[in-house]
Amino acid sequence: MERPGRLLLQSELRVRNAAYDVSLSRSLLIWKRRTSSPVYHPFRPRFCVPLFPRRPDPGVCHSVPVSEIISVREEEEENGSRQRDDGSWKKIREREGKDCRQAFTVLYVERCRQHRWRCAEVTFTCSDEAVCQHWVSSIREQLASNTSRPKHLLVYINPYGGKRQGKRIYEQKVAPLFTQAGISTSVIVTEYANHARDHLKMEAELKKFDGVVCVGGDGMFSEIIHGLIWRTQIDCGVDPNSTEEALSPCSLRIGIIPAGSTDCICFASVGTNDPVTSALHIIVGDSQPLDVCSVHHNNMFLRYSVSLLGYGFYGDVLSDSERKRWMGPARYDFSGLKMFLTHHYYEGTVSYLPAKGIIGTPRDATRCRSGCVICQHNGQLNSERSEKYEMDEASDSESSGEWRTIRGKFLAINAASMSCACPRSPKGLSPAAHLADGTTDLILVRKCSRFNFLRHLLRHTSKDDQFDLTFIEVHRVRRFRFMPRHCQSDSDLELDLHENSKRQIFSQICKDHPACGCAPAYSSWNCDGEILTHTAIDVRVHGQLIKLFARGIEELPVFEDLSNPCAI
Ligand SMILES: CCCCCCCCCCCCC/C=C/[C@@H](O)[C@H](CO)NC(=O)CCCCCCCCCCCCCCC
Ligand SMILES: Nc1ncnc2c1ncn2[C@@H]1O[C@H](COP(=O)(O)OP(=O)(O)OP(=O)(O)O)[C@@H](O)[C@H]1O
Ligand SMILES: [Ca+2]
Repeated sequence: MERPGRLLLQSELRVRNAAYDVSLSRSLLIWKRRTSSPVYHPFRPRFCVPLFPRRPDPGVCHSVPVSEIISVREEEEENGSRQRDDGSWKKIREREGKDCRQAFTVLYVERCRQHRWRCAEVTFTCSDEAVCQHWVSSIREQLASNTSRPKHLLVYINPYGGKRQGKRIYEQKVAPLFTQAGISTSVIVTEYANHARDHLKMEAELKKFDGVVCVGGDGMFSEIIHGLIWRTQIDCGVDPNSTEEALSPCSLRIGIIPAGSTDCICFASVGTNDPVTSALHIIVGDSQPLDVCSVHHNNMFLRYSVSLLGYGFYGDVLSDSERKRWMGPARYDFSGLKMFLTHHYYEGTVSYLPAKGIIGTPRDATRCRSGCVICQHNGQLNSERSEKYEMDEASDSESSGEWRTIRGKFLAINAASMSCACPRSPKGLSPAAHLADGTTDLILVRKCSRFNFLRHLLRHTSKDDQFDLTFIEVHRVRRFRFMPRHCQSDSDLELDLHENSKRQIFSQICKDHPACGCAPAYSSWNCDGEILTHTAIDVRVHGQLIKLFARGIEELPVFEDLSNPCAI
């Protein structure tokens, strides 16, 4: 609960021709109407920041955490009217009355519906120029003392992601906010796939920046983390391809301006896919750690994943949809329906190391939210574990008996390191998964009827528990392996040669009859929207390896009166 603390400044100022008591402490800026006693609004959030109105309601007491002030702007006087820093004219003097000589405008974060943030502003006028100057410099001092705010950012824009709006979104919605907040940027519009990754790996002068901004979708984000993680390991003398070495966490935070097709990493860490909200989280310097899975095949590094690693259904949807990129985001629905009707299942063996000593299970009703205590607790546990890393590796081995193995026929094998919430499924593939707890939720969908699979899929969009079905298992793990049946042993291989040739003939015949039930032997892995080149994989979670400019999804406002600083 935030209290105003020791006051740094207190004055009587005017807001839209009404007198206000305005105070500034290290934590809060409060403005309270003078003429009438303060009206307490029971339906306002904690800091009594107005919920929806764009302009401050002059009848109410307002407060804004200093950490959520974007900037302060002096209004310059010229010929009896005032001019903003941006050059637009504003007749403040006439409106505010003749006594008013000086004015300044505070831009701050305002919360709107569905976790969206907006930039609101309030203009204060003072009768004394020195008072005005004092206010502006005091607020600027407070903002400057906040070391978590970025000053220089490296921005990568994918002009071809999603609906191809990345450049326009950045230029129109994001860049003006960065300018207002005094953030300088170095912008690179990518010219080819992996441009951003390779630039980060080899060229970018990372020391010059306080963070990296990714304008694009999950695929573009994946490029950024591949570049950044690789570069961090090289700079720290860690072998980035090693299966056994503990990876060094990346110090630069990454901001995501959503401009892709799914944008699940943004949605699951902010609660909405809105470029302005993301830009504001970057400006205020939020920080949200994130788990990263490394994927290896026969000790060879393949890729990292932060959201979904999916074999079977989601792998097939992705493979099919890649050929339909021209359809834009709708390609996933088209391929989703097609793969649902095709109804392929795949045989294989899944082995996993259950996450021990942690709090939380995939069937919990609690959700990972801003300041999540489960992520804090389990994150701490993970860092203690990695300190005695050598011992852990020994206990990770099969001989320790901790590994569990499941053989079977699966429609889908999914590992969700975060909820994977997105507009298609607002609660996600694993609603209780955590952003930074050092684990991934392994969801096994065993072979079942189309009707049952549809029940499972439909529950991603309703309140019902998608895991409460006999053919679904879910385990919270910190490492897992998958081996498709056809890779298992020499004797299996002999059998497969025979079976595969039979299947290939069938798959030729049945290409146009997807519902006939003859399944291919292999699916492929969907790794955060990229197809993996191998099916037998070894996956390990690296707790909190990267950090986002985000704070996790905020709880909806609690209507509490004692925490209302205006009531004090
Ligand atoms: C009947 C409605 C059921 C709706 C069920 C919706 C479940 C959707 C779950 C979405 C999970 C997204 C996980 C995120 C993965 C990202 O790392 C990745 C990269 O962006 N995106 C995809 O792979 C993109 C994956 C997109 C998958 C879309 C699947 C759509 C399934 C549609 C099934 C239709 C059956 C209709 C039967 C009448
Ligand atoms: N200039 C470019 N030309 C072609 N491809 C690019 C370019 N820049 C990046 N890419 C690639 O485009 C792919 C898709 O980009 P992005 O993730 O931004 O959009 P999306 O696939 O529509 O959205 P999502 O990943 O959220 O489903 C990424 O894999 C990225 O490597
Ligand atoms: Ca996790």
